[in-house]
Amino acid sequence: MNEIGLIGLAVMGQNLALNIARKGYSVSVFNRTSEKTKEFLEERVKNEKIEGYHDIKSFVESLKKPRKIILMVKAGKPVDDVIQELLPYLEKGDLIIDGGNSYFKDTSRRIKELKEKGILYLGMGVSGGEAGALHGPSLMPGGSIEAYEMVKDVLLKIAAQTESGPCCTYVGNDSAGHFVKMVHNGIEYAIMQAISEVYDIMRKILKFSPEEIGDVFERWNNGELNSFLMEISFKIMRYKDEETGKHLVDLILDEAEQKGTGKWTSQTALDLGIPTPSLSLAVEARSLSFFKEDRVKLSGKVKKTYPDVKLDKEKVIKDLENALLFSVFTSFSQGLWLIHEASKTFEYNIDLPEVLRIWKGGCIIRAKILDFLREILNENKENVNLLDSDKSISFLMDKLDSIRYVTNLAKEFYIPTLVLSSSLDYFLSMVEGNLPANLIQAQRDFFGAHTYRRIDKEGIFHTEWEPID
Ligand SMILES: NC(=O)C1=CN([C@@H]2O[C@H](COP(=O)(O)OP(=O)(O)OC[C@H]3O[C@@H](n4cnc5c(N)ncnc54)[C@H](OP(=O)(O)O)[C@@H]3O)[C@@H](O)[C@H]2O)C=CC1
Ligand SMILES: O=C(CO)[C@H](O)[C@H](O)COP(=O)(O)O
Repeated sequence: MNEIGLIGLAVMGQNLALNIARKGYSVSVFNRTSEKTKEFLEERVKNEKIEGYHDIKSFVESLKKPRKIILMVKAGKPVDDVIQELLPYLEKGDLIIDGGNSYFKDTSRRIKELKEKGILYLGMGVSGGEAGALHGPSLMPGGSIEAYEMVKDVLLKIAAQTESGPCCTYVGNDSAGHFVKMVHNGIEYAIMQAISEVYDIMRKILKFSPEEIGDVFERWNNGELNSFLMEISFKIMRYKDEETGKHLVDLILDEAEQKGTGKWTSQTALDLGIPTPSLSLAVEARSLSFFKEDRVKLSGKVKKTYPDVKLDKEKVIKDLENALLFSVFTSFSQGLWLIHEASKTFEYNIDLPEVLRIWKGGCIIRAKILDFLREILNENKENVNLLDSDKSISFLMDKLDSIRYVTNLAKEFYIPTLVLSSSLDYFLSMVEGNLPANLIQAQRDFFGAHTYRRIDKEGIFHTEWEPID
């Protein structure tokens, strides 16, 4: 009898199964396409106690009761399909853990449906890609605490380990785990886009080669910007295509794909009324990139006259580093604010500093700055977007001139900077006591009698701006 079951042997499932087995647990695995199970056992399993099964019934029967089954299958309908296949063989008290990038509302529904059948369910965000899954991911489990207790020991052991503890915690009730993973991905999109914008400025304005950009990224990675995304970016810059000998990054088509988590983050932020412009514009940037044919056609129609300026390259690089730090900080600020609001609305009961702690290792958005963000939040847990602190303001004000300069420079060279600019605008909006929303209210009242409030007296007002007859 094996201790853990795992279904779905693609990139994540294979590596997670190996990770679990290497921590001393016996694992049963199953994959819809049997051939993959065979290949996995033959090619990757060495001394680990992993057994493959080719039908669901014998897979379930191979597990100790109460059964603990991790799903690492494609998000969406496949998760429901697998649950339906499992149900005839499960018993009350068994536990299913969905480790995929499931939409949090699907997870809430599944928790409810399975609870009625006596089956426990955890929605667990997993971050770290294939290397993380193998060597220690960041795990974000949510659902009932009773379900978490059943697998807590395993999860704490397989998660990435840092000086602040294992990168796994009980995130909260219901779909809290998948909600936090969704926002993690929203932040991931924003940071990836901000790095790409900085790269664009270096290659198009400073005329740096990928090799030179790699050197700058590596230098940054040794400082405040130290992070997984910075590290992979400098490695990408140096990577040569075996076939052509050219830098591979220059040969990759500039159409960024997306599987949905970033879009869901923005949609949810709009639903909850929390401003996340940098996260949303990162999604927009990916969508814009997809119109390659139109972009190429239109680029031939626009005459671009570039300014004749002599730039101090070292200064520009420093400004770019500051701009990126500014954008990373504000992206986390927006994401945390959204998690806080969701925690209130959906009664998740999420501990934000704990979320920052479990993002410190294993995951795609792990970064040195997380310690600083956690310090700010620990000083005042009500400061959910991190902005209401002298430390934050001084950190951002230090970099304000840089991000202003960089975004202006980019515009002079016709370079879009959706995330960098929106990070700046987010901050400027948040520190502006007098926005032009008064005019919007007046316009709404003018055309739709929507009413407005005044600054000089209490109440709700409507004005007949002009006669309508
Ligand atoms: N790749 C990554 O970096 C990360 C992925 N994730 C998430 O983890 C999950 C697994 O990701 P990944 O390993 O990339 O694999 P994929 O998302 O590509 O999913 C492939 C797996 O899903 C199975 N599958 C697809 N449809 C069905 C179905 N209808 N019934 C049963 N099984 C089905 C496939 O089986 P078959 O072989 O038969 O096709 C295969 O095992 C996803 O939710 C993903 O979003 C999370 C973090 C990082
Ligand atoms: O969850 C992940 C990383 O954290 C997955 O790699 C996910 O697929 C990334 O999202 P997208 O494919 O939309 O870029």
